[in-house]
Amino acid sequence: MITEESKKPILSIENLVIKFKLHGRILTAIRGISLDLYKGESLAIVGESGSGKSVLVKSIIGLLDNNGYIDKGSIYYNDEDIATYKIEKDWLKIRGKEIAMVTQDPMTSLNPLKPIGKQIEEAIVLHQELIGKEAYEKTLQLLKDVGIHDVERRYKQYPHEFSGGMRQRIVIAIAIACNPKILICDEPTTALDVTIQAQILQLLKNLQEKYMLTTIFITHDLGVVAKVADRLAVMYAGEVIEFGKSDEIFFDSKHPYTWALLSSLPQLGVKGEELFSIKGTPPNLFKEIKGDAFAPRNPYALKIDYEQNPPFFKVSETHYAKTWLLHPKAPKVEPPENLKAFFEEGRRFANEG
Ligand SMILES: Nc1ncnc2c1ncn2[C@@H]1O[C@H](COP(=O)(O)OP(=O)(O)OP(=O)(O)O)[C@@H](O)[C@H]1O
Repeated sequence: MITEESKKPILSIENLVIKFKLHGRILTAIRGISLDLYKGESLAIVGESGSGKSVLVKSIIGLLDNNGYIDKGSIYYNDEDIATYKIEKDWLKIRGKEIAMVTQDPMTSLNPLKPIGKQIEEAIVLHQELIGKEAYEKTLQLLKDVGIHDVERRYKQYPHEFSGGMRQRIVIAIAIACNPKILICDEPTTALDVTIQAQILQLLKNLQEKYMLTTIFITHDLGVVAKVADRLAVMYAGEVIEFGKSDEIFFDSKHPYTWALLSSLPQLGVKGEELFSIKGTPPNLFKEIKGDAFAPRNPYALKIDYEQNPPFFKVSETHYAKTWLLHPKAPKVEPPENLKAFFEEGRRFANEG
């Protein structure tokens, strides 16, 4: 939840450019992103596969692959530019302690040979300076907080004795045990079935309030974040192309790429009506991109889209979109019909609520 006193960004990304060296060639994965994260908020970063979501969040905790590097820009955390960190020792001040990450595959973060209680307790001993009975009690409390019952028995069990959803809860408990300020959730529910997904999202929302966490969700599925995110940033080909409060993106988005993403939501799959689908493929990030990267796939592309990358245009104090369609001289364009109905219904619901 964003409160008045939390208007100052806790994390500020400025003009970030991230590149990878691959077989003697350079791939630009992040192409000049600026993004603020506010204390206590839940920000979702959405975009299709390859848009750069994972690379962006990995750069925040110093987990870029070895062939990747920050070419330009800054990442301010506590008034320090962490993008300048070069050695692992620097990142260890931040990773886990200040900024923790939960990934989609809990098995990779859990030790299969150790009881789960011990794994959580180790994180507590390391980060909260508790020992013995206190650390044990705190572990049991955390297990309860993440919705695990019969905690004394569960403490002694191994990861394979838990279901996928329960393992994800354990991974979340380990992340919280370090008392982080920011929790990054990288597709935390993708591997789970729909009911369990909803439960994990609800759990993350509850924990966010209880532990006063600031959260970043990354996902390719807009439907997943609808209920948990205060704000949304939409990524395409290494750029953020639209951001705003959840309602602004869901019911008043301006970028044709956001329209396309929304149109793929099952709620919009009106029978007999063809969905507004995104034809074509994303651009080759090894090559320099001229103009708006989405232009070749954009049914509303203007001539200028092929020549100049658009700036952000302001829609409201909190909502910005990077599309020439918002230029005062651009022709007026309406969202696809099925979306228009969805937008109207959403706004009516918001007004009534
Ligand atoms: N180690 C690497 N070497 C070369 N290219 C990389 C490397 N890691 C990522 N990339 C490239 O960077 C781009 C962004 O990848 P990223 O994994 O951030 O996308 P994503 O939006 O998170 O996708 P997904 O939803 O599939 O995880 C892609 O083109 C990807 O191929």
